[in-house]
Amino acid sequence: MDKLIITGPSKLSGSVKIARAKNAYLPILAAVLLSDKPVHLKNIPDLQDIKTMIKLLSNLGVTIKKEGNITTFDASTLNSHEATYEIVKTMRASIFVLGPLLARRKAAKVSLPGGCAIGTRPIDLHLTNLAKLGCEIEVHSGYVDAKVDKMKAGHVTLAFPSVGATENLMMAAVFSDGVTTIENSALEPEIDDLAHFLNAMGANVTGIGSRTIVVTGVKELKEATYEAIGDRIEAATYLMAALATGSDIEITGVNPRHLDFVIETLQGMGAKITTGEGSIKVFKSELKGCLIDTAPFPGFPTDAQAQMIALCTQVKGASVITEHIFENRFMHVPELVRLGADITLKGKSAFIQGGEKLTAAPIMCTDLRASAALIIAALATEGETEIQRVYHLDRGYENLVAKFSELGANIKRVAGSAT
Ligand SMILES: CC(=O)N[C@H]1[C@@H](OP(=O)(O)OP(=O)(O)OC[C@H]2O[C@@H](n3ccc(=O)[nH]c3=O)[C@H](O)[C@@H]2O)O[C@H](CO)[C@@H](O)[C@@H]1O
Ligand SMILES: C=C(OP(=O)(O)O)C(=O)O
Repeated sequence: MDKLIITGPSKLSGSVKIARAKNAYLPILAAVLLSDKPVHLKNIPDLQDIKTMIKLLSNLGVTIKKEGNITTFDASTLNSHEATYEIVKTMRASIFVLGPLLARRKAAKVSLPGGCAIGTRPIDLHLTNLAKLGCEIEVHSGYVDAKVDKMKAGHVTLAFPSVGATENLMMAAVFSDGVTTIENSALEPEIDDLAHFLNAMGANVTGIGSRTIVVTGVKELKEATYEAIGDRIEAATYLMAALATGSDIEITGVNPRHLDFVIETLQGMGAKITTGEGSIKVFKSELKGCLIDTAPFPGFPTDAQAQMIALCTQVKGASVITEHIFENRFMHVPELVRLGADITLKGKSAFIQGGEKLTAAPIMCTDLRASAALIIAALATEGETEIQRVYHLDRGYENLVAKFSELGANIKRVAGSAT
């Protein structure tokens, strides 16, 4: 398995261009299944999760062609409604195909995604609410086996604003026989992006950006071209890396409005940050500790919590970060402690006493954002830090080594042993 070797402390400078968002393109790729007309998607990021979703689409019969930065999907050749365990086990987002397959083929058999390193992650909200739209759903032998005669328009209220459930329901309702309202829907920018994409394909989604999404059923879709939003979590990662290393950098290719709460939180800690249209500039700053609670959008994103803890190890004083979304999302903490960070975990909270010098040591990635946190800490640490199991990073960070190298970090990826 490959490892990263980072020799710090690093000083970053220059500009980094953010990729299109993984969490926007994953549901958009699933939504391609809805249409029998070609869909052209621009600048799909080169990430493992995206490759997995494309493989899943291909297994379902979708014809895929790439020319330059445009990938064309033709789901008129769709010939299956089964997402097997072999694929789903490698990526939870495979569950996004459930809604579109039911809408298009009236049947779907999708392996249960199961839990993952960060939590149990049930899909009850997807299933109970699809049932309210008329789907008959059985769960057996590790599969969700679902069918529907006619997708009924209806009124559903999510008990929690789940991102994935909102997306699955929006896609499921595209051809329903009337007006479907999804109350307490999630507000994440990736939800808006999916809605805009569905509308570009000829669907009728309104209430975009509100807690009540309304999908009015349409008879058919049309050819569409679309490019997803920039990856706000990748941007947040570079923002925190710059602050942790006392660097000045510019981040482009992202809408700063999607990071309002993160930027305001960092500014509250003393960070000097300015925003332009599609860009963020961050400058070397003297920071103080913070009190953060992760929350659904527009709150502080759970996907940036690990990176924030890494930053807080570099900030003089105490910080408390509480994780409310996933029950097991602190696996980066023991690894940061191996570098000498002073962090205590109590229940859902991490208590960080920052400002102590970290010392290089071998450490291990456990999940995607935990990996990003370890990189931030290693960049700020004097000496050579070896980070193992970096394959987690390939799920969500395009060209990470090249991007940090261009910013001036001493970082390299080396082939490791098979363990
Ligand atoms: C591919 C993608 O976009 N992934 C993002 C998506 O994941 P995902 O869509 O899985 O996240 P959800 O918003 O659904 O999950 C939030 C919480 O609700 C719970 N829950 C969810 C569904 C359900 O049926 N029952 C239930 O109990 C989850 O276990 C979790 O505790 O949003 C998360 C929260 O912003 C992000 O961390 C992930 O990066
Ligand atoms: C948790 C994440 O992704 P997923 O929902 O695909 O596991 C993430 O992007 O941080």
